[in-house]
Amino acid sequence: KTPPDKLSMDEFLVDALKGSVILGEARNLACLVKTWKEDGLSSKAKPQEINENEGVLLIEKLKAVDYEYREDIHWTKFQGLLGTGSFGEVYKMEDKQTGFQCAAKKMRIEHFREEELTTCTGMMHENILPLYGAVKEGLWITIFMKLMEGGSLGQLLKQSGYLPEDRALHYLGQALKGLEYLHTHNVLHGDVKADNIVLSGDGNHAVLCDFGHAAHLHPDTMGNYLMTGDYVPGTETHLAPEVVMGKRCNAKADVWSSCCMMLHLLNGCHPWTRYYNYPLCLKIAKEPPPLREIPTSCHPSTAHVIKAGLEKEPAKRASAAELRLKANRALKHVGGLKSPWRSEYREPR
Ligand SMILES: CN1C=C[C@@](O)(C#Cc2ccnc(-n3nc(C(N)=O)c4cc(F)ccc43)c2)C1=O
Repeated sequence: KTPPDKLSMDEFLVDALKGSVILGEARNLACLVKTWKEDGLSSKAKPQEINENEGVLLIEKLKAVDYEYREDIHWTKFQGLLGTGSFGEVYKMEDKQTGFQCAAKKMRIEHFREEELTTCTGMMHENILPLYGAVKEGLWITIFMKLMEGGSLGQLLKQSGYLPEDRALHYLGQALKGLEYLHTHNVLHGDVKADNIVLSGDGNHAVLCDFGHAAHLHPDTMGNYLMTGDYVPGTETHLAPEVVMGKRCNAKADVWSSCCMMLHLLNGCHPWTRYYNYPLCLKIAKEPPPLREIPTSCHPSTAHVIKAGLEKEPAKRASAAELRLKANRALKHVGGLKSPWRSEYREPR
């Protein structure tokens, strides 16, 4: 055990945090989560850790009591799932002391990737889901986040069949704003899709969520990231060609996925699936981009957005910032956001 005077500040903080739940800052949480994977692997050996409770809460409305924050004692889940994220279930929860309600994603420690938290701690943007904290209780990790009453875009799509062009462009533009922010901070989201966009109560404000596939991009290697090690690929129909070919990839992989999501919003079905059977990886690598899936009814500017985001060559593909400008221009060309957010069901195309 390193003597305290030899620890770095972060290691010192983690040493102090172990075994407690405190109200703290994003960087405290980022340090602590790095120890959870090791605990997950080794805790089978140490039964006393089975009931250990530690973590960092980032807002005052979530109140630890005597350095503990335990399910059913200090907070409680509402019945029924809000949704399922990568390797976890998402519930509405309530703090028993303050009555504050938010969303909570609960998962086994074996499925926890530290990047889910290290990539979103400290992220503050109107199109990124705010993180409220995370605690470990035995072999379970619970991540707290802002509750979005409008549910997910994936759920809206299931209820609507497919979305009108103006609404699809509106959500694509907001997702691209969130991606632009993440990419500026050298973070790859890794699983951009309708299920990972959640909506405000009026359906007009969309935020990106689920950092379970996220990765830190290292600017020195031109931000190119090798999807290896514990990387878990995102949704197959939305994977970029460079990802399915196991090449080094960068933020442009999220841009490709955002346009696969756009096709899903406009058609009501995932790209590739109407023309090919699984596994799709070989088709995504070999075939031209799925531009034939752009509805013929779309405005030329909308088709231009999707073409710019579905360039197979990452270097030729538009960046999130460039594509956002194109999406906003296309939204103007189709007359702006006019369609209501919930409307009669449209049979998928
Ligand atoms: C900041 N942060 C922390 C954890 C995180 O990686 C996640 C997630 C995730 C995954 C899938 N689904 C939802 N999800 N969240 C809500 C909500 N907040 O209200 C929600 C509501 C639904 F109706 C369906 C799924 C939902 C949230 C992340 O991004």
